[in-house]
Amino acid sequence: MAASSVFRPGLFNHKVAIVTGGGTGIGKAISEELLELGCNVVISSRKVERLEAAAEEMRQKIPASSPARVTPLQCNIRNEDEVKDLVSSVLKRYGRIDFLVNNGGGQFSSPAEHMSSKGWKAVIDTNLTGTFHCCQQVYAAWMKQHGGVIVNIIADMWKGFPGMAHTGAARAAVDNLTKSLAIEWAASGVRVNSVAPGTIFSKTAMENYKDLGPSLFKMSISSAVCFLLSPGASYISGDTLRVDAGQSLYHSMWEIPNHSAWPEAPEGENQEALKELLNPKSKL
Ligand SMILES: CCCCC/C=C/C(=O)SCCNC(=O)CCNC(=O)[C@H](O)C(C)(C)COP(=O)(O)OP(=O)(O)OC[C@H]1O[C@@H](n2cnc3c(N)ncnc32)[C@H](O)[C@@H]1OP(=O)(O)O
Ligand SMILES: NC(=O)C1=CN([C@@H]2O[C@H](COP(=O)(O)OP(=O)(O)OC[C@H]3O[C@@H](n4cnc5c(N)ncnc54)[C@H](OP(=O)(O)O)[C@@H]3O)[C@@H](O)[C@H]2O)C=CC1
Repeated sequence: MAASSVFRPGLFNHKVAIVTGGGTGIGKAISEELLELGCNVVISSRKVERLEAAAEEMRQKIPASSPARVTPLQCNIRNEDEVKDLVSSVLKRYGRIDFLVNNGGGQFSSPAEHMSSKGWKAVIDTNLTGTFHCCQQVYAAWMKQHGGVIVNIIADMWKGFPGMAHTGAARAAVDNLTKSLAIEWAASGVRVNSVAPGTIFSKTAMENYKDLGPSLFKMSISSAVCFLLSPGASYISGDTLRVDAGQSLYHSMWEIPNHSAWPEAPEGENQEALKELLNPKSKL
């Protein structure tokens, strides 16, 4: 495995992680970095063939001297029974669950006025309820007695998420869930944090970093996740780390178009002043 992690090799030797959505994109980058650090990783999602192919690709990169193993297990996080089965399979196979990374998720873009109730529910079920199922089952079956670390991947929804209102609402809810669980489960030695990535692909990133662009940004997220899972973050819980190069502070994809749907100004001198401001010629 090419050494790309900034962390000490062997940092997570003999630990066990579940990474939902671990076979593609950001989840795959997280899984690969965990494996590089010696962790046993269970990658899980709905499409089993794609998961198995990803696991095989990851196996090829694990050096023979490493204790790390990767296991693909199918699970739809929207289904509570499937999540229960996933957790019990992991415990049967590895005997422990140190880390849970809730990365599985997704949405479609649509103006809120056109979202069907079914579409809204599909996105809330995936991103909010799915994350809750995984946290709850892992806690009940292992972390309540033995402690552990949970990281939830959310999104840059701090200014709302126009065009994807369902996912904005679900991710904001996970940000809040992170705080509640961090407090409820602190006495069990469980830390819960979130990572909010900015947009991973961008034209500028591609221009600046050529072929490295997308993978570089995925790696920066996986390193942030590994940090939160590590003893270096042992005093951090209930927090959300933005990994977005400041994007959430300055960037907005949406503007409100010019319109005249303002509320009427109250009668009096302010209304006169407003009229003049909007139409300076009116006084002439
Ligand atoms: C602008 C940049 C910011 C980027 C920030 C975030 C980036 C990312 O998250 S990256 C990518 C993550 N991947 C995805 O989001 C793609 C996966 N998306 C999905 O799988 C679906 O959108 C899903 C989350 C709704 C899950 O779908 P599934 O469980 O497979 O359910 P269905 O496909 O049966 O759909 C149920 C229901 O949802 C509505 N719907 C689904 N897709 C669309 C669509 N493209 N447009 C409008 N509505 C959609 C629809 O009502 C579906 O029901 P039916 O009409 O009966 O099919
Ligand atoms: N890329 C970006 O710019 C950003 C991404 N994010 C979030 O980061 C996470 C990873 O995104 P990214 O890697 O880019 O996208 P991907 O589409 O590659 O990853 C989404 C993963 O989630 C899995 N998944 C989706 N629904 C379910 C489900 N019901 N049960 C189990 N697994 C599921 C998918 O696998 P399968 O289809 O096999 O189930 C897939 O592996 C997502 O939550 C995404 O919304 C947030 C902000 C920005």
